[in-house]
Amino acid sequence: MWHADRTGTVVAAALQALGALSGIGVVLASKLALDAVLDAPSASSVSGTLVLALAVLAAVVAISSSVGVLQSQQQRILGERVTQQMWRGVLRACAGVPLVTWESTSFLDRLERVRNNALSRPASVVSSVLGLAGGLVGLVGMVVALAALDPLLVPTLLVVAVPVVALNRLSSRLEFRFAVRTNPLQRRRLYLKVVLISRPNAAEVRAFGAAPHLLGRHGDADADYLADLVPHVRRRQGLGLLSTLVSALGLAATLVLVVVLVQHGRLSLSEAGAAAIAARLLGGQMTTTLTAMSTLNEAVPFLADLESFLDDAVTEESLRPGRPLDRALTLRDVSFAYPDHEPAVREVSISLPRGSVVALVGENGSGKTTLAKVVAGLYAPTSGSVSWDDEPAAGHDLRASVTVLFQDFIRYQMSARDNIVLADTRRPVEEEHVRAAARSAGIDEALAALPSGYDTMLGQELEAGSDLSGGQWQRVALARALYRDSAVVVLDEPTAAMDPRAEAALFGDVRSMLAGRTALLISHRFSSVRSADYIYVMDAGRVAEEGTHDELVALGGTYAELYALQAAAYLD
Ligand SMILES: Nc1ncnc2c1ncn2[C@@H]1O[C@H](COP(=O)(O)OP(=O)(O)OP(=O)(O)O)[C@@H](O)[C@H]1O
Repeated sequence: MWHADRTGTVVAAALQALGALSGIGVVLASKLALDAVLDAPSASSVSGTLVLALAVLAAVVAISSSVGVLQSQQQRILGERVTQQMWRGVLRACAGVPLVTWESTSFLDRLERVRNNALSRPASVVSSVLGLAGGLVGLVGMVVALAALDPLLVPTLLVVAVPVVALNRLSSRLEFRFAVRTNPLQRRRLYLKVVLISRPNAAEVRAFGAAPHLLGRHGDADADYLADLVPHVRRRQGLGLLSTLVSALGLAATLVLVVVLVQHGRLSLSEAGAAAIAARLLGGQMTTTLTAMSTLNEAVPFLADLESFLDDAVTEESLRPGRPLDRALTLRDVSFAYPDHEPAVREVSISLPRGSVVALVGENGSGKTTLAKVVAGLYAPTSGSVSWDDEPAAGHDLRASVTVLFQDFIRYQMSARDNIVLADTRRPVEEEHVRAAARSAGIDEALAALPSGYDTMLGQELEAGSDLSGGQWQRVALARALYRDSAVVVLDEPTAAMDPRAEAALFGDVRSMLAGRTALLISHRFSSVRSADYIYVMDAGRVAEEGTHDELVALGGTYAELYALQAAAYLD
């Protein structure tokens, strides 16, 4: 809170203290007014003291009410600043964690918990911290005022506070356990919501008429959640009622004590009146303090969760400059396993000599994309080594020097230019570089012809922009990959969405498109693959065959079989 907004914190704290102190003012002014009434010689006479006491009373009540109004708005700004700061931390952590962390369900569970709970807490924590500070000031002031009237009045109220605090703590712990327990269910509900409300899914959901089934599953998840929520809420309601009952008993006991003290002549009538008002106000301060404490108690495990999430999400150092490749990028006996899974890549050795186009083929699930992510430094091998010009290459070096075009690339809802330059935001944007990349990817003319040229917003999700076809989006993604001037480029199904003419144009002249870069090409299209300098055939995570197209066809193995199948399909 202090880091997010210092001035705001001071102003909010000052308002809180003012509010609490005005409560004490109310007690003192009430006593003055009662004294003036009780001391008056006759019921009809109005003394100057009474007028003064009433004026002070009106002023402190006015101050206390105005403080409330100012406080709630002030806390909104402070709450927003604190929430923004928390979000910045989470976004940075998410952007910085290694890719493999995203494959772990426990990370996704924690992220969901942080997103759902921890991030909504800071705003309430802000008001609770301030409420607690103000409440404590008021509480101490009120206890002092009561002790001044008669010290016997204090212990009753303080004894009551012990069980009330304990009940609040118990209630808060129940809340954290509930959140941890229902986390997987929350993720399932969110997933189904996203499937049903996101634009890219709208067409397929309609085409299969899947909406009723998906709505049903979402409804089931909702029902499961409610089935857990209702008894949880009942338990918390019970604890809340018990705590209120104990507080009310405390107040009642204090009031009885006031009467007894008056009967024994220890308190005058005006003191008794002031004590009754103080006890009532003290009750209010206790409620404020306890509510603030219970919100804080409730927030503590969530915030600890957030903190450990931020600490554990070791962020990586910023991107380094890429290195040129002089000889080759080589993988030796590389294996990789996703967390809690059998290896997806097993003892693979491949080499990408400088300036070559090397292809990776194989059936679905044979490990091509996983291997490509190892080559790009996105996954660290579980065993084996990756070397760059015969020197061991660390993940961050590979990420700086290898560019990947994924099959499921991102369609950024940004301008056409931003969609391309995002690949390398460190270098100043030069129109010629942008257009050269777009030309190589065969999309320059189409982008230039958009209503505002390269400044045209692509996609329709954020504003009414110009949407592109699947193949055009893929070319924009290819332009992005080419804009980043790295020595090695991995192209994972780069032409999957392109028409035959576009694909032929791209692969007819693939070497001029690559402009000297070394390329690892993943494709199921043998028409594209056959022109590669060298081909690796993967099967169940291993390299099963390797060689040039002609060598592999002559070998008569898996490659020859798959090639013959595809060729036959065209000839039939
Ligand atoms: N995130 C993941 N977590 C666990 N296992 C995964 C994950 N991604 C892929 N796998 C498994 O790893 C294996 C290799 O997958 P990979 O995506 O590398 O195959 P691929 O050859 O690229 O397939 P395709 O041709 O279908 O793109 C598969 O068995 C797959 O089930």
